[in-house]
Amino acid sequence: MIATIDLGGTQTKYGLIHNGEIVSAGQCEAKAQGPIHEHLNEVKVYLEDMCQKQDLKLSDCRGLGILSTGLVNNQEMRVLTTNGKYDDSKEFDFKTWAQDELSLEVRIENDARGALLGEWHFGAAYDVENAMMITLGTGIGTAVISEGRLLKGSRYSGGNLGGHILVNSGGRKCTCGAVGCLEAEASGWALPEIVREHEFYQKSSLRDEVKLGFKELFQHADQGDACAIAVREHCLKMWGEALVSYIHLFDPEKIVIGGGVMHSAAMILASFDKTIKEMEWRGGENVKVVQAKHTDNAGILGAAALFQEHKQVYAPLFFEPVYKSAIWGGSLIESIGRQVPVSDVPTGESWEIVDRSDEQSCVSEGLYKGSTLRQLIENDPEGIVGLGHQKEDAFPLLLKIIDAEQDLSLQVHPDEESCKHLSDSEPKTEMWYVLDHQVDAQILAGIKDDVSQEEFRAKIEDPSVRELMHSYTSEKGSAFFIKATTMHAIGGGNLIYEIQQNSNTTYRVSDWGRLDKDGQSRELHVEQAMTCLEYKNPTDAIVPYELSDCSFEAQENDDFFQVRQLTTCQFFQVAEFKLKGLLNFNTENRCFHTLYAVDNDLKIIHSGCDFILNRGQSCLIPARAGDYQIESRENTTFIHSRLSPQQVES
Ligand SMILES: O=P(O)(O)OC[C@H]1O[C@@H](O)[C@@H](O)[C@@H](O)[C@@H]1O
Repeated sequence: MIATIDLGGTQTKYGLIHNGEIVSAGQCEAKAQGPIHEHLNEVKVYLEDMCQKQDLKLSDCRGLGILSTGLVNNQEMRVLTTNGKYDDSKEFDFKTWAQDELSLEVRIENDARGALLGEWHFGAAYDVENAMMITLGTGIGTAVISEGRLLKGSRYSGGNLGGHILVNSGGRKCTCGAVGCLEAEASGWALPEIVREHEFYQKSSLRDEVKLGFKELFQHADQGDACAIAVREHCLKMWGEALVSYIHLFDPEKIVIGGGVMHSAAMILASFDKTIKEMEWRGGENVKVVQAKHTDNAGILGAAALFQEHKQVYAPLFFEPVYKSAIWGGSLIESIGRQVPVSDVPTGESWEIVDRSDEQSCVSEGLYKGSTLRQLIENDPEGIVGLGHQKEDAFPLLLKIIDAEQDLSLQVHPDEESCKHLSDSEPKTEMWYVLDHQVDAQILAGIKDDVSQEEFRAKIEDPSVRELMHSYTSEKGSAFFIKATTMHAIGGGNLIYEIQQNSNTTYRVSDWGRLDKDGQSRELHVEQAMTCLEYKNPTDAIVPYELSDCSFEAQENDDFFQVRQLTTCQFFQVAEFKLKGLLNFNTENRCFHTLYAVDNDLKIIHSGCDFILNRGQSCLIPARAGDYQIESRENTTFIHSRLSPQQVES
């Protein structure tokens, strides 16, 4: 839990933030003309009350994040300029105060930077590394994140003084001493004077307003008042032109606009878009101007983010599928909305999550777009994979969709023990979940009990060898656990989700006499297969699962969920969930989770942000994601996998 205070010109906001979520928030009058310590002591009491309601002491918090107006030295935790607000705060020692009065570590930053951090970690700028924030309010605050870092500059003013760029030479006098600054031309404090000095003011309906803010200005302009329309146009022009300069200076991907004026967001954003298209050097190509997500609370969220060393990096990860051709492949996968590459040999597999030396999943969206899973793991092995994971070790699972139009080979995979006797082999226990199938599609798994080793070997080259195998008719949602060393084949007409150890070792004993388009047969590996084959694998090496294994829990209204544990082997735990409503999950910072949405889209909520997992899509929840929720309006089935507890502990 982190306590936060966002000191404003008129209102101070404060709150308790946990994992990017607001646990409690409040606000009080800022009293910015008075001494800073009196105000902080007052807010301290409110925070203590808040903590008490959470059964906490304020000193139990991880720290206190403070945002202040003016420039801030965030190394020494000092306010450098005040501009008429809490004038004594330049001399105030925030660090000692927080230590003595609250027994807390304090971190302090400028308020616009704080708001940008809030939007970057948890809001509208979440998905970019080059972002700018502009708060259009009483004053105009700006802040910049460039290549993933807050721009600070040599005197802590980098990117912070965008309210004081010159937009109108010979224009109005600013509080900073210059003339024609953006703040002097189009800010809340300057507005009353601008309006009153306007040539149409005497006939304006704005004369009836006691308070003259942007809200009133926009309202009167909407009602057709000529003075309000003219001043609004002036402000939009000044802001828009300033944006063009910011884009030229900082080259952001996203500009987030916050502040009171965003009550009229649609028309403001449209106007900015137009100005940027007209005036920016490259016509605003790839620059998005968006409204702040946390209109009221970006500051307290950002103040908490001062305690995060990195941007919230543990959001769900979505990857580009890696498609693999296979002689037995088909087009069933198109039924789940996939467009597979066109080639001579059909697509047989989509590798959904893979970290192998010859194949990598690549992040498809968000902050890490374009990074490979390997790069993410090398940067942060425990954060992505889980406790004890070493950066040189591969991601332990490989997740695939298998699109079998024809039968796959009859085959076996080695276990750890047999790998010791085989060169270049990796152990592979796997499990399958049937997503879809054609009529009478079959799964062959395990050699029948009364078949002798000799009999099996003698028939290997004959397609009738299938009669020596246990066979199961596929059903949607049926699942098969295939322990390494078990003879098996996926029959034609199956679309399967596969969770397996990260391995690519398959020993084929028969490919059913099949030839490719050049008349070639695929390589068989009978000797290796015989080295690892377990003739009499017990049936729990296969296990088709029954729906009766479900646990069921009704929730409020007609929400419900149902969970079916599909596999709990030493390598992975896989469960099928059926959900309507909201369900909480937690990685406990120990081990990643993976998700696959079977029949509908799902919403994943993490750190105050929403992510959509489309039907037929997989994602990886990093180990350090902590709490997350899955929400579904329709009754939706999804597959949830993780490592087994033994594997995390070992
Ligand atoms: O050797 P083929 O027939 O291409 O089958 C190979 C495939 O077998 C399946 O049972 C799974 O183990 C897949 O992960 C594997 O890629």
